[in-house]
Amino acid sequence: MKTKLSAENLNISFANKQILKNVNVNFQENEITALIGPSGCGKSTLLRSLNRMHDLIPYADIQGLVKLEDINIYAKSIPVTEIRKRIGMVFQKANPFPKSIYENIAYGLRINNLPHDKTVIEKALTEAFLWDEVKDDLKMPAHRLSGGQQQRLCIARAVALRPEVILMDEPCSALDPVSTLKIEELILHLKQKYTIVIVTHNMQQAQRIADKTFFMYLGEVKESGNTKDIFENPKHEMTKNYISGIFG
Ligand SMILES: Nc1ncnc2c1ncn2[C@@H]1O[C@H](COP(=O)(O)OP(=O)(O)OP(=O)(O)O)[C@@H](O)[C@H]1O
Repeated sequence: MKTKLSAENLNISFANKQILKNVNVNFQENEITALIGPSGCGKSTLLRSLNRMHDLIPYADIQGLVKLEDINIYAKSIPVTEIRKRIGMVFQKANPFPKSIYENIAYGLRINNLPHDKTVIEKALTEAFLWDEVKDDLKMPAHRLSGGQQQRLCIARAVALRPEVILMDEPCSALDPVSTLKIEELILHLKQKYTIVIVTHNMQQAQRIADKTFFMYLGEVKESGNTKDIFENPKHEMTKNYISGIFG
C-alpha cells in the first residue's frame, strides 16, 4: 500500500480561531477514505486544505505540511492550477457550468491545454456512468439534467483532467436514495484508478464504500482505521457514541 496524500502537523485557523488541531493523516492510493464527525468538527476544512481551497481566504492561517506523494502542495514554486489538476474536487451541490453537457467537459480540458475531441468527452462521460444517458443530447444545457446526473457530470468533469486524487464533500447529500446508490457504485468503480477522500454524514454510506474511516471531533482526528474496525469495534467512547447516533 502506498501513501498518496498526507497531512503532517496540520493546524488551520480562521481569524485566529483554531479549526484544525495538529492533524496527522495518510490517504492510501486507490482507497476510499471517509471523513466523519459532528457538524462543525472541521471535515470540510481538512478536505479543502488538501487542494489549497483556502488560498484566497485572507484570514486563513495554515501551518504544517500537506503532501501529494513527496511534493509539498503549499510550496510557493507550485502553481495552484497544477495542484487542482492533480487533485480534483466534487462539491455537495452539483455545480455544472451554464453550458451544454459537452462543453462542461470540454471547457476544463481546453483551458488546461488538453485534447478535447469527442473521444475524450465520451471517455470521461463513460467513466462517470453517464454516457448512455446523455449521448444523444450532448448539446443540451447541463442544468436540464436531474440532480444525480448533474453530480455525475461534475464527476466526469473532474476525471476528464486525469487527476490522481478526487476529493468529495458530501456529494450525495442533495440526492434521493436511488441517485445516491448510483454515485456510490460510481465511487467504488473510480477507486480502481484514483485515491478518493469523501466527507459524509451518512454512516451507512461510509460503511458501504470506505476502506478507511477517520472520525473527527473539535478539529482533531480522534480515531482512524479500517472502516469495519471503526464501526464494529471503536476504541473511543466518543466514536462509539457518534456512530450510534447518541450525538451528532
Ligand atoms: N471560510 C471560513 N471562514 C471562517 N470560518 C470557517 C470557514 N470555513 C469553516 N469555518 C469554520 O470552521 C469550523 C469547521 O467547519 P467545517 O465546515 O470544516 O466543519 P464540518 O465538520 O465540515 O461541518 P459540517 O458537517 O456541518 O459541514 C466551523 O466553526 C466553521 O464555522
